[in-house]
Amino acid sequence: MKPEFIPPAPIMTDRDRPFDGRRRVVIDRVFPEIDGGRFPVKRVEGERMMVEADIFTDGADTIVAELLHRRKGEAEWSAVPMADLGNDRWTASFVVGEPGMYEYTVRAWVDHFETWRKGLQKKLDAGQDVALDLRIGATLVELGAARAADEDAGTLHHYVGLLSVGGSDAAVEAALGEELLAAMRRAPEKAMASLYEKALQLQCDRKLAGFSTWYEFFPRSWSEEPGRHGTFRDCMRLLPRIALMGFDVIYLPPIHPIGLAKRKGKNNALVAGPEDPGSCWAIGSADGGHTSVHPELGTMEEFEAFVRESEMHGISVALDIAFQCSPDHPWVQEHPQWFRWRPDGTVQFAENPPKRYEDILPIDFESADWQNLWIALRDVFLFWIGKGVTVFRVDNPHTKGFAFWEWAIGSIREQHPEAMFLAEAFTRPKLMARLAKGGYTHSYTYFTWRNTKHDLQEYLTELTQTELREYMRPNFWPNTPDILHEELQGGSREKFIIRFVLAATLSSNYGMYGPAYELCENAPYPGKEEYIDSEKYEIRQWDLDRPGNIRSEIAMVNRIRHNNPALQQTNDITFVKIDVSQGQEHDQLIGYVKCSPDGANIILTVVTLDDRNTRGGWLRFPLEKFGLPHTERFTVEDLLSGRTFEWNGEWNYIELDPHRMPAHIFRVNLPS
Ligand SMILES: O=P(O)(O)O[C@H]1O[C@H](CO)[C@@H](O[C@H]2O[C@H](CO)[C@@H](O)[C@H](O)[C@H]2O)[C@H](O)[C@H]1O
Repeated sequence: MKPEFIPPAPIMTDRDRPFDGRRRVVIDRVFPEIDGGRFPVKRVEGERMMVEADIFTDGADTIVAELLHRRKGEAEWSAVPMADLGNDRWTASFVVGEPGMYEYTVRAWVDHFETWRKGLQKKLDAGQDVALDLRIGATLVELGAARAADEDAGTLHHYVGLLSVGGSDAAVEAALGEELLAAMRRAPEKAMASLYEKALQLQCDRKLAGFSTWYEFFPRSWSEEPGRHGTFRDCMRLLPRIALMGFDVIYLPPIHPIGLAKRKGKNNALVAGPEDPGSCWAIGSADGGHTSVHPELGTMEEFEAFVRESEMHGISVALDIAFQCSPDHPWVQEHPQWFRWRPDGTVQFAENPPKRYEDILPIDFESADWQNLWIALRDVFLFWIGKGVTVFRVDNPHTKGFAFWEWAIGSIREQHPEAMFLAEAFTRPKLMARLAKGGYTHSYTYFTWRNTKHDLQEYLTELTQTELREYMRPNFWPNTPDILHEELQGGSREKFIIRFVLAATLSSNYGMYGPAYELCENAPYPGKEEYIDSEKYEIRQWDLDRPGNIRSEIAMVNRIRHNNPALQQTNDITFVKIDVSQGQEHDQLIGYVKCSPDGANIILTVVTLDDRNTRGGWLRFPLEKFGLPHTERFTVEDLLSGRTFEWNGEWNYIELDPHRMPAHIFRVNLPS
């Protein structure tokens, strides 16, 4: 079988039907629609999908519009009546079902009966003669009877008789009665309905895609005997601890055999010592490639047992899939055509400029054998899905073909709509966006580098208030094994809590490189944004109970996230005004309100960006957002300290001492 890349085609549209000039309704500016319908919007199961469109016709005829939706592949549409918002803008919504692909579009038509009925009422109000109008109405009802089901057909024929008589009071009463209207609505005249010119697509992901809490660690470091390589069995003992802290995804860096050729040593040294385990991203050795496990971690059966044990703790295991090869990878011998050979018989090592990955060979996505290559790569995911893994973090996807990802993710999700893919693409915005459009469930972001109040507000506004919100799900990470941001280099415990609280409350999906973050590891490799003595190149021993750890703070905030639906979504966020004094914006205190979709849960988070000094300011709570007067009295309960405050009107004083707790997470109790 060869992969054939067929871009998704519109299925049922006015473009595909013979032109009929009697279809008079115009359907325009349907929202959401990504790139003219080329890419799907994303929602999670159980989420409400709102759709809007401009819908109008010439003249003043009455229009009926409906939103159509169905699971991809189904023959029948479900229809939801659309409501007129005014100014010819219409809306409707539906709740998305199980994970998979869906389609939606809009249909609308002129309702001649309702147009006639309204006209009749107006003429009666103006005292005009309506005898002829009633006979016209009889004709419309007769047409309705021909369309109607048996039971309604009888009723409608009865009305035809009443209306045909002309201008009696009984005929007028019958014409305007609810029974006739209801029966006519059950027999709509859709023959000349306009269909929006495209069937748009919706990718529905499992609930975990909307709200998830990730913990990354290197299995190599978890043996109980110093110096011995950690195994999957060793890692089992971490599970209760990680679950208790409130994480539901464990992300493991690559678990495959590690090459010997060009193996890296401690601190990214180009030559490894005899005991150095090498970078786990240097995939492949005589022990196998992307579908094998590194023998020092254990057997495949032990890995599967680890996945099962994790599930028992409510945790999904995410695997790192990095499409690159150590020179020792079996594919280098078996499929040399998948690599770009230079005249001297070598392959240029991989790079993500300015980073150099001297121990790996990139795969050539322009290989003449690209179809077999695509299948082999796609099958790596399918292999691990067969082992119980459905969540993947994909390494540097922006250095592989976009068409490949769209095809591979689409093809995997056809069989496994529960599969999730996190794009590790710290790259240019348009490339990140394109990966998300192509099916990636989650995207790493620039959060790590957004540190000031202004930058955070601007970035969140871009992610949540532009079209990006429709297809790109941010996943916020304050650190990764590759990134110890300069804010955290030598950073205080308070600073670590600040960045963590921001990640966990700004985004419903967040993660951390766990052991290093819990322990506030802050020592960089000199002159780099990297950790010194990184686990990427060596086995570490972690004492997770070390004084100064922030485990209890992490557990508390995760518990708050778990108990408050407002924090389980990202896009409904409103930044609040905080002033030092009247009219002077505070640059160290940042605050934002989030609401649950049903509006019942309101969370106001306030974080100080100053990890040293106590900061106070006047916060304006946006009561108008909730339809309340600016003088309203209400209470806020700080879920971190347990204290409740009475607030009197929209402006209230707040103060944060970072040494006690650099944040408030208030549950806001407004009068109903
Ligand atoms: O390029 P990124 O900064 O996005 O980092 C990701 O990909 C890197 C290449 O896979 C990976 O780098 C690590 O593995 C390399 C291959 O073994 C090695 O040469 C690098 O020194 C090492 O940092 C990085 O960890 C990953 O997150």
